[in-house]
Amino acid sequence: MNTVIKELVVGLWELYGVRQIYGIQAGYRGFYSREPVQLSPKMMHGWHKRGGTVLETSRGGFDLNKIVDAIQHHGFNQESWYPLVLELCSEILGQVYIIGGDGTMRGALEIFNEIQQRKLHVGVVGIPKTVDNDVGIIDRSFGLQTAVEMAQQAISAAHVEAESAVNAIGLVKLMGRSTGQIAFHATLSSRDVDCCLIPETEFYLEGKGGLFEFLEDRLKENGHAVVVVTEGAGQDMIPRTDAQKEERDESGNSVFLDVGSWMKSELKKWWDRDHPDELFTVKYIDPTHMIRAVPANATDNLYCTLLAHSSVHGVMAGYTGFVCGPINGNYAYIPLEEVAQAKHEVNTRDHKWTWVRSVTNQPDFGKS
Ligand SMILES: Nc1ncnc2c1ncn2[C@@H]1O[C@H](COP(=O)(O)OP(=O)(O)OP(=O)(O)O)[C@@H](O)[C@H]1O
Ligand SMILES: O=P(O)(O)OC[C@H]1O[C@](O)(CO)[C@@H](O)[C@@H]1O
Repeated sequence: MNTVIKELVVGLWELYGVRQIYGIQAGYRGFYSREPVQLSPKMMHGWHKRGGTVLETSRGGFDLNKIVDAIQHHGFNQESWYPLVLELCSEILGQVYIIGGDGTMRGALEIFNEIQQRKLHVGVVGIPKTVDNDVGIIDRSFGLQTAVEMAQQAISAAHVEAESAVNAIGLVKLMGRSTGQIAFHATLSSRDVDCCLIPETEFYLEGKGGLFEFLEDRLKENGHAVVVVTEGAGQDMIPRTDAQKEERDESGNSVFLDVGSWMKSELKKWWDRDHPDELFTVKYIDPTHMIRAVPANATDNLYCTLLAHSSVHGVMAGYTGFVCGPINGNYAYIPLEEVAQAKHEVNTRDHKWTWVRSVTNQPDFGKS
């Protein structure tokens, strides 16, 4: 995220002579609850080597009228700030670059439509960012590769721990609310995983073809096993109160229960029931936020730079209401409306998911 912001500023400053560039802090609420922060390449030195987001972020706080009023009030559509840009794109005088996941893109679409409704001279650009890689149409979101690299470290640690104990299961929970992209890629690349559980595939624990039967065989054969579970997987199997069913985060997303802790408990109950006198242990690793908090790796940093500069060139060329991203490796300007509606999930019926099942030999849990 920091690399994208830095490169947006560098591109605007160095390539187009723009000098009035501001950062909005704390997510959408920052438009109306915080003063914008003036940005320049000099003050952003080293941002691309920092994890998280220096401008802070938050969930919720989306008030369309307050946000667009702020854009008008702060003069993001004023003509006086862009003397050089005036000659380049007389139609689009102000610019708003909105960086975030699928929810952010839906918000960006609402902002774009309101700006069009008010006939403001403001270009709106969406830049997809989420480790979950759940933004549709584009090949991938930046951050995914970095998250997969970190996830591999957790999986490797789980494998070492499981190998080092008697009848041990290494259990790793990874990020991914609606899609198991991180777990999917980390499973294929780490090669230490015996079972990868993602939101896109149902699974069951007991009985023939279930997880327990599979793990029983693995423990007999190898003495250890590694299970990777995505935070959004198995949510419908975890008992919850009526209040928990209704709980939402500030953005309105349902709040998940901890599938990792639940699975650890279920594994222990299973073994105590079926093997009461045998040693057994579950080594549970939850690197959830760690895989998101690290600085972008080289691949993602390069991607961020290209995304940021392509976005600047697009809006300077007069485009608005678009998302910049690669489609089959070619950078494209995609209508915000298309991206805001599209989801990117693991297709469990295609060849790539078959690779996972061939690498792990895990059960198909009754779904091919
Ligand atoms: N349909 C929508 N219309 C307007 N604003 C939205 C919509 N959905 C989400 N938002 C706003 O977009 C912001 C980000 O949404 P959310 O918290 O769901 O994260 P996200 O962008 O999906 O990223 P992540 O992948 O990290 O969850 C929040 O401020 C939320 O209020
Ligand atoms: O720290 P927060 O705001 O709860 O975000 C966690 C969520 O954000 C994501 O990392 C997506 O960015 C999800 O995978 C995860 O559930």
